[in-house]
Amino acid sequence: MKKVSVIGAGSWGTAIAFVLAENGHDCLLWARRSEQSAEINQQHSNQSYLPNIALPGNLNATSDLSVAAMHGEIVIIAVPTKGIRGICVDLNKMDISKKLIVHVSKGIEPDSLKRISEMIAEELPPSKMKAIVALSGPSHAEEVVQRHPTTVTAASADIDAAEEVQDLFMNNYFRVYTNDDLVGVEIGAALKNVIALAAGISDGLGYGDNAKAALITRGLAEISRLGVKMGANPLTFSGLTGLGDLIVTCTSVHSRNWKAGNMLGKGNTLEEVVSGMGMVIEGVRTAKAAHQLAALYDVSMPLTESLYSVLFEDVPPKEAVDQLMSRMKKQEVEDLFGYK
Ligand SMILES: NC(=O)C1=CN([C@@H]2O[C@H](COP(=O)(O)OP(=O)(O)OC[C@H]3O[C@@H](n4cnc5c(N)ncnc54)[C@H](OP(=O)(O)O)[C@@H]3O)[C@@H](O)[C@H]2O)C=CC1
Ligand SMILES: O=C(CO)COP(=O)(O)O
Repeated sequence: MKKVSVIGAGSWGTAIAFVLAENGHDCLLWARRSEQSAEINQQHSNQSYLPNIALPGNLNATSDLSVAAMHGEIVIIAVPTKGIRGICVDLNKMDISKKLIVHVSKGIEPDSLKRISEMIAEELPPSKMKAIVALSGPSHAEEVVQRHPTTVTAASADIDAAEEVQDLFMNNYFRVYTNDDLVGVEIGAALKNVIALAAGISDGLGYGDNAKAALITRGLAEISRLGVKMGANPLTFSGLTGLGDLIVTCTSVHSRNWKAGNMLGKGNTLEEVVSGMGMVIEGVRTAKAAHQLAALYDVSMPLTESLYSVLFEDVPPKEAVDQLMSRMKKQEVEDLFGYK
């Protein structure tokens, strides 16, 4: 039994804490609103994020970040990408040392173009943390709390730390693999959200399975193209955190990024979509970062660029699709492995 803190009581933080508590760990969940921590402690529920789900009786919550930070030998950060730095700045003010930091977020910071683990490493000195692990893969909170079989990957440059996280979570419905390719895992996780927005738009426009399959496969091609230039292992992109997460997020009724894209495809404005969702749509902010990364690394990312033009340059979705389909002809398979 380990002492674990989960920072962030949205859909995913709560689902992660659910698994840990069911595994018998002493898990403390931090919610930034005290009424939410009270609901978790007294009613064993989190109706705003996971309605009608009974949380384990041994799962406790607090709205005091310092109490949460001190509690766990392992601290899991589960807030949207835009909240990562703020949480780390606050954690750094606390009297903690050598915690194993795990993050479960999926995004890239615009302008700085930092991955999540890079942001954490910039804000938390080595005295406060012993290693960083990213836990990622095709995993909707709504299915995890129904104990539906789910597979994810614990990624870290420190493979012992990744294995510690693997052991923490493994049970008969939550299976964890390890990978030492932190760059590939974090890039796949972040950029699948951009493609999910495009998949939602495609469905919203009334296009079918052919278009969806094209978005997933050509999306994977451009994510891999960028990731490899950034130093990732190309094989990571055919794994759970690449292809696996693309499939789940582009096809699931639970996907927030897909839902947001679907509303855009049906004619809603970005403002309407963002204000109506009530949960984070990571792909919108990451689309900006991906657009900047494509320029920085001089990588062709036509789907990402097309989505960017719809989100931020007022290009109508139908026109963006027409532009994509009429690009110059090209060969399908690329040499990412150095074969030729
Ligand atoms: N939902 C899922 O199935 C999965 C999500 N993820 C990733 O996990 C991360 C979190 O997503 P998810 O839980 O779904 O998001 P939600 O929108 O469901 O919840 C976000 C949580 O973070 C809190 N929060 C929001 N902004 C900040 C901030 N600036 N500082 C501190 N806390 C903040 C919210 O508090 P409040 O309620 O007070 O607003 C809420 O508790 C995302 O990166 C997402 O991509 C990964 C895998 C699966
Ligand atoms: O990353 C996720 C599932 O793996 C959750 O994001 P979406 O809700 O956009 O699919």
